[in-house]
Amino acid sequence: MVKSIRDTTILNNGVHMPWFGLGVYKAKAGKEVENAVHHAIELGYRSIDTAALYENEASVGQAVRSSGLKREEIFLTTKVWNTDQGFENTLRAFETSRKKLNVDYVDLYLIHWPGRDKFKDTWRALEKLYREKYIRAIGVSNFDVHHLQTLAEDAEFTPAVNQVEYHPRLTQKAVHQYCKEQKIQLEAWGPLMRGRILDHPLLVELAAKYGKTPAQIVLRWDLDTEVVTIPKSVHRDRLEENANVFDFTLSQADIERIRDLNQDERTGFDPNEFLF
Ligand SMILES: NC(=O)C1=CN([C@@H]2O[C@H](COP(=O)(O)OP(=O)(O)OC[C@H]3O[C@@H](n4cnc5c(N)ncnc54)[C@H](OP(=O)(O)O)[C@@H]3O)[C@@H](O)[C@H]2O)C=CC1
Ligand SMILES: O=C(O)C(=O)[C@@H](O)[C@H](O)C(=O)CO
Repeated sequence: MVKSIRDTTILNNGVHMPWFGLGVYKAKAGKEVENAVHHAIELGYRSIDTAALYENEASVGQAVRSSGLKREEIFLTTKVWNTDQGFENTLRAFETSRKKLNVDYVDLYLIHWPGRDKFKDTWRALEKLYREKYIRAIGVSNFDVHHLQTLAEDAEFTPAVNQVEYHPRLTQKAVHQYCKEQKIQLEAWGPLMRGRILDHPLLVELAAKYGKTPAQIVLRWDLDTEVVTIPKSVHRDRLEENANVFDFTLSQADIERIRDLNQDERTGFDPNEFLF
């Protein structure tokens, strides 16, 4: 059982990654994201998920530096965006992200989307940066089983993490199973289904049963199914609510009831259709 906000999963290269963190997609650069990161750190969060796409890396870096935490006390993830895929482009994109974050190294660097045919070259760039110790762990995002299999054909390192859309309406059975077998840590994006599932009667029922909120039930379900979770909020009360999931656990029967809500329903792109 994951017992504390500081608990970590040990990735396939031995790096510790917090089970719980803050996502900052759509958190505006400047005060909005800086305040969210400050509140989160005060509340005990130790992992932040950003991306070049989100255009807030500089503010995230600034907020972490001014929080007073030592660099090694925070786990920073960022991602290479689709238009920067390819070997040389990725090396350049990483350097841009690293400078914006104003850090010597990034904890986790992900290929944001697989796309059509550049992800192998992109992966070679991540492997180089990993070997050179600019990145502590390298991974992917939105990869289906077939993408992972194709990547494995000539990769030196197995991805440490696959970050995919994951919530009760999209339980990713095949990807989850494959990642378990390959020791790839699954990470949930959109864990709250971007707010669209919190009034579901089952979640409301379970919230009453456990004395929690529907958001807390869903986030606990992530942890109880061994999936790293990074809910986004820019509001202190919600940041606190979302993090308050370490004093209970769901029964196996309730875990299965939530899993049964699956309808393979996405809020974002289908990686097999989002081609570039
Ligand atoms: N790799 C990828 O392709 C993707 C990665 N991500 C990452 O995953 C993170 C999380 O996913 P995201 O898409 O943001 O969606 P989430 O499922 O985390 O939902 C975020 C939305 O829910 C609201 N919210 C947060 N907490 C609560 C609460 N307790 N009660 C009610 N509403 C709440 C937020 O609003 P408010 O801020 O106003 O509180 C926001 O509108 C992203 O921020 C990003 O870091 C996301 C999408 C794709
Ligand atoms: O937030 C991200 O990291 C994304 O890649 C997505 O939000 C994606 O671009 C999308 O779903 C846009 O609607």
